[in-house]
Amino acid sequence: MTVIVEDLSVSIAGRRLVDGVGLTLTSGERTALVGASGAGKSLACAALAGTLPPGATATGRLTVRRTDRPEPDDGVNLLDLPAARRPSSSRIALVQQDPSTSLHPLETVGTQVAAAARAAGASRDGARSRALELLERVGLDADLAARVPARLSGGQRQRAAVALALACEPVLIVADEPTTALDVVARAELLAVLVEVTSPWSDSVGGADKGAADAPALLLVTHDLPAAGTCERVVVLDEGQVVESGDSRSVLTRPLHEVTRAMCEAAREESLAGALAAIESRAAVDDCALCEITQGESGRRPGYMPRSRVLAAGAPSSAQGRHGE
Ligand SMILES: Nc1ncnc2c1ncn2[C@@H]1O[C@H](COP(=O)(O)OP(=O)(O)OP(=O)(O)O)[C@@H](O)[C@H]1O
Repeated sequence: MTVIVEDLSVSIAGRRLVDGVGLTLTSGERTALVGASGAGKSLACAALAGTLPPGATATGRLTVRRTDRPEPDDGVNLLDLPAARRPSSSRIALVQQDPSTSLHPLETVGTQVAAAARAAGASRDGARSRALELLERVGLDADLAARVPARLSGGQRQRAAVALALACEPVLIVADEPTTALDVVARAELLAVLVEVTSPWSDSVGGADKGAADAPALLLVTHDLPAAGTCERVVVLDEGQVVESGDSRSVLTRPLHEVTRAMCEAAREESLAGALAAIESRAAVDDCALCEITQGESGRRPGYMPRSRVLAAGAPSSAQGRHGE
């Protein structure tokens, strides 16, 4: 299953803010969309998810192609349809920076995920067990499923938003800066969850009868280059246009375009500044665990590894603790 974006442009008030973007997003593969602030990443995401603001118009083509089990709606240009009118076989789920945009504040997350599973076709009982299965999959047990979002930590809320996205059985998850508001450990946990649920060896993302090929594709929008490194591919956007793309290892280690080079340089400087700050404050810190996102060797599952007693930029100090504790 492949989601194909061709010549995507978004204009507002006569200004072309996304300009001729092309992407090929394949089931079970992850693509990072990076670029400076204002490059057009969020507008591109909103166009893909069918949630553009009033006054914005999108042109180009957004289609789903399945070679194994074609659906009657394959080939329909989804850009012409807002999210609510898109065919159920071609849903694109959006996970945003602020999970409160997708989670209802007064309902338990279990109820909300079950409602999404029900809307995707599950029976009442099936939806309830599907919700628990999905929430467990993102690391939230039955006790947490019975809580309203305000009684979860930021990282747990964001993982609930991922479970909600999965419940609608999407072909593509678009995650727009999902880790920005999280501490370093919650960020690592969320990235590991996103990697797991979009890996081709994921079991039954779309239900017990579906196979590995049905893992959704992931488009991860991020400023965070280590997070981009959890994806197989990186696409760099500048002033609405794709200026560089390729496998993440080569784009991030041998950037060609000046924008990519500047981002890589800034990330290096950030790490250095963080490391220097860490050295200065080390005396005040007795213990701190940091998780490092790792990309698996070919054929191996990517994930995150705990690196105990390491302090780096943004790592929580023992005095602060981490979110949810
Ligand atoms: N509703 C809107 N009305 C007018 N202009 C908009 C609107 N939304 C975004 N823009 C403009 O479109 C351009 C791209 O915005 P967008 O939010 O897509 O950037 P971005 O790459 O996601 O930035 P950031 O990383 O800061 O979120 C910016 O110049 C922004 O000011």
